Amino acid sequence: MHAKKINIAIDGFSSCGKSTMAKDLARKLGYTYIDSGAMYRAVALYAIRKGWITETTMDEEALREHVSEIKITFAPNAQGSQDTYLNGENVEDDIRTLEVANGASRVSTLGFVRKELVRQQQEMGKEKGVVMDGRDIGTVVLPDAELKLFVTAPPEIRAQRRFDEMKAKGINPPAYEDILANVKERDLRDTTRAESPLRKADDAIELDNTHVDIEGQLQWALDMFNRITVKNEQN
Ligand SMILES: Nc1ncnc2c1ncn2[C@@H]1O[C@H](COP(=O)(O)OP(=O)(O)O)[C@@H](O)[C@H]1O
Ligand SMILES: Nc1ccn([C@@H]2O[C@H](COP(=O)(O)OP(=O)(O)O)[C@@H](O)[C@H]2O)c(=O)n1
Repeated sequence: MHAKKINIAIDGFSSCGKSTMAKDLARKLGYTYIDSGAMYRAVALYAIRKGWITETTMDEEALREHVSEIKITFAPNAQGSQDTYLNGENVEDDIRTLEVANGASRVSTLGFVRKELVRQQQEMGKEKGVVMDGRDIGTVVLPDAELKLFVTAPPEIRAQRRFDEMKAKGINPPAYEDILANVKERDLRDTTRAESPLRKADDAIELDNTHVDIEGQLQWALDMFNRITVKNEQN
């Protein structure tokens, strides 16, 4: 086991497999996994429940006034991964709907929401030994992360994976076309927004996992980790 712990940033497009890679890598290395997307989803869920977000409106001022009341935590679950908690309530299932995903994509364009969540994420990364996935981890949240990975695949592949995931969970999935539209809409908003747009960090290593399975992408990530830690130990 490598002595000195590092931080690992994994960014990428919606539903490309970055959380799966991050969770598997964290488990293999004995690192802490942080799902930054779940934090934006939890903020969106809070706002939706308050009626501050509807299909067409978003009450930014109400959200700005109350964002500091939103406490997001993670805790291990019986499946060996972790659940997301919003002010102490387990909201892991509630935050995985398309409505919340859309809400997250909208609230994530607000500077004051990003500022608050990035502050919490940076706090979580301070002690190192973290694998964090999202959109701006390698560029904004953990710019000094020793290892930065960037995962991508065509939107059709990613939508199919999300569709299959919902079916496997026993959730009656939305139509594939609706998931594809949601993926494309969020990718467009994520890459064109003014605040911390989704982009590959200059020092990130990219993987197109269209034809790489879950085991193969974990092996790739471990190879990248071993390469960087051997190099660091030689310095
Ligand atoms: N390399 C892969 N090949 C095929 N399916 C994958 C791969 N990585 C993840 N998946 C599956 O795709 C779905 C979305 O993965 P997830 O890790 O949640 O993506 P993201 O975190 O990027 O939104 C999950 O059902 C997951 O099991
Ligand atoms: N670090 C992050 C993570 C997510 N997000 C936003 O939050 C939304 C949900 O993130 P997610 O990672 O849970 O989404 P998926 O990739 O799982 O579909 C994304 O569509 C982004 O708009 C962000 O802006 N910054």
